[in-house]
Amino acid sequence: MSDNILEVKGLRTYYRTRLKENVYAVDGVDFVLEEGKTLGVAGESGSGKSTLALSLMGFYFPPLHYNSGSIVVNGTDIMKLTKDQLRSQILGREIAYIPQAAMNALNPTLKIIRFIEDIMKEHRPELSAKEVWDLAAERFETLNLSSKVLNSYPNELSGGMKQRTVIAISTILNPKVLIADEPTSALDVTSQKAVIRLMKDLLEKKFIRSLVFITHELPLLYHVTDDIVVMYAGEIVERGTAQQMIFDPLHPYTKKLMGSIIVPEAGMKGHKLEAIPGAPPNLKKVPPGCRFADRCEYAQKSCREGKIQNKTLDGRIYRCIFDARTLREWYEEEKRTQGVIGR
Ligand SMILES: Nc1ncnc2c1ncn2[C@@H]1O[C@H](COP(=O)(O)OP(=O)(O)OP(=O)(O)O)[C@@H](O)[C@H]1O
Repeated sequence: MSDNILEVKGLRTYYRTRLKENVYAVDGVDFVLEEGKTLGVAGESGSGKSTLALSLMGFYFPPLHYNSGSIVVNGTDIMKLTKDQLRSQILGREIAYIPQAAMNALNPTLKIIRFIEDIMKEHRPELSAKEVWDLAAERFETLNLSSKVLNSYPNELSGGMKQRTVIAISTILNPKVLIADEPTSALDVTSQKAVIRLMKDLLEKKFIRSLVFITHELPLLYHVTDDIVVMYAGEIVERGTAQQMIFDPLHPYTKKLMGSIIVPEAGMKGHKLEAIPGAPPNLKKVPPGCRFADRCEYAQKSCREGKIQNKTLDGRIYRCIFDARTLREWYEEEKRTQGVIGR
């Protein structure tokens, strides 16, 4: 078996609207995640990040549908499993998912321990109530979350504590991969740091082996992930190491995304802050060629023709007709002519 814990090839999934139109929110996505690695997924709102997460978990319930491609989790092609097999063998055990705003979805009438009891009832029915409590208490203490939290109701916890609790609950079965969708959004900076620390602890203590961290704030990923993919209009437009993507983006969209951050991270103050003008294309009917062309200041006629192939350079991949040298020259020129804020 390879060291790849997650292999995604040619994945295409879509929403079927009430008007019987298809919205291709994930449109031909390929990537691999090696055991022990962390992957960031960045992109503006609507680029398909959450749909990718749902698709990876095999959550195909209308209006979301699978079209084509493969998702191999630790050697198992999940598209070949029945829903029951997926639930008993893969979800929670091999791959766990924390959806956006998960902390607000906790049933307020149940104590935290009850959520863990429910998971254990399904996956480790042999454990007694006391054993479940001991296991949960030990896990919470190891992760610097007091075991007192187990006896609390969700609404008794602060936002940050609630989010860390959700993460601890979701990883109680030691899944190989954790997919976290915007786990730090809507939190203050201190709570964001605590959530990131928790995810690092989970990795260091090997409670999880790999992490997929989804966010619209690309720079946040620098502190958390080894690699980053940037999504735009359902496609991955660039993939590289966090260092490459943040400090030397090649695709004009990645470059713009870096410039559109709201809160500059330490060490990234040199970036000009601006929203990306324009809007992504309608995913019901995408234009031919580069999907970013209408918003790209470097776009030429040939960008709007045919399928744009990926280019590779130093282990990174980017989907643009221009070569890296040309792109870097343009960016240098732009920096010279416009100057930067924050220096
Ligand atoms: N239930 C749905 N029915 C139809 N289209 C949908 C549905 N949910 C999402 N979409 C569309 O799918 C595309 C991708 O949305 P998705 O939520 O995956 O993006 P995202 O990058 O995760 O954005 P956000 O960060 O805002 O969640 C968007 O065009 C969105 O409008």
